[in-house]
Amino acid sequence: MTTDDAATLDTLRQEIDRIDDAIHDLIMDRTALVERIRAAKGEGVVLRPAREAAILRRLLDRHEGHFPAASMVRIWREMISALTALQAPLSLSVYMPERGAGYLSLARDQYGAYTQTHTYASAGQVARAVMDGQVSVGILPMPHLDDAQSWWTMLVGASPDLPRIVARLPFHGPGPGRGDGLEALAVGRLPLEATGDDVTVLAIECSNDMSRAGMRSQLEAVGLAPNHLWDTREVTADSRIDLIAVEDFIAVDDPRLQFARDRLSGDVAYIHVIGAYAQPRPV
Ligand SMILES: O=C(O)C(=O)C[C@]1(C(=O)O)C=C[C@@H](O)C=C1
Repeated sequence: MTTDDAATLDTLRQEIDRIDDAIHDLIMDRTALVERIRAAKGEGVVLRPAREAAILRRLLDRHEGHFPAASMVRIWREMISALTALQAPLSLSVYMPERGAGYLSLARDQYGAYTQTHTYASAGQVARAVMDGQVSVGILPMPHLDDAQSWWTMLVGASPDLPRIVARLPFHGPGPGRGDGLEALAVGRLPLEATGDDVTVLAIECSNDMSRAGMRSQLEAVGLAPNHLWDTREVTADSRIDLIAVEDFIAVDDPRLQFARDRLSGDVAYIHVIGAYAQPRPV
């Protein structure tokens, strides 16, 4: 390295120090703003998955250059999680069927490396910890038709106190095995909010006489076109609950739900919204 190179390196590192100071100052400024947001919310709910998704989508849209977008999202996830925990206790229950299962990494990527986590071998225990208010958010496996048990049946009901599906992970970036495609659903006792690009999850108890194709066409007719049927559970010999994802935000008082209930009244016992999440932005 020549003396000129050394001088250049020194100048460039001073420039890095200046940038680091500016970033650090801005993080401290952001923290002060979040403290004001906390005061402005009063008794309102602290954790706002819809707002978080909107922040990340806006940043992803303006992102350019060589810094990896997935790393940028990780930095913001860490910051937002720390600033959530500053406003109210934040803790997680995480599904861990065996050591090394990727759900813990998905949880930490989304809710921060230092957030308190409790792991459970069964999905039912994870959901129960949220239901009982022991933790703020539960990280659960995607429902599959061949699951022996379905954690999501615990969410079925109209009570606003029931936990709801509030996010799908990873929001952005390769998952835990960094490419094995593992995904999870986050569940919390939170009000559902629209982001403008959402999926709503419906639980529909219907007669076993109703075919899946029949259910689909009836829902399509009222503007609730299902994009996916995740899981089906028998309730009695005559009835089952279908778990259906619709690519839209459907509030609990959305008139389409009442249209669907009226139209299907002979075959359907209930239709409940059991969650809504921002469409992830895969890498
Ligand atoms: O906007 C809010 O409501 C905040 O509390 C701020 C903030 C953030 O850090 O930007 C933190 C937590 C919420 O889940 C959403 C966003």
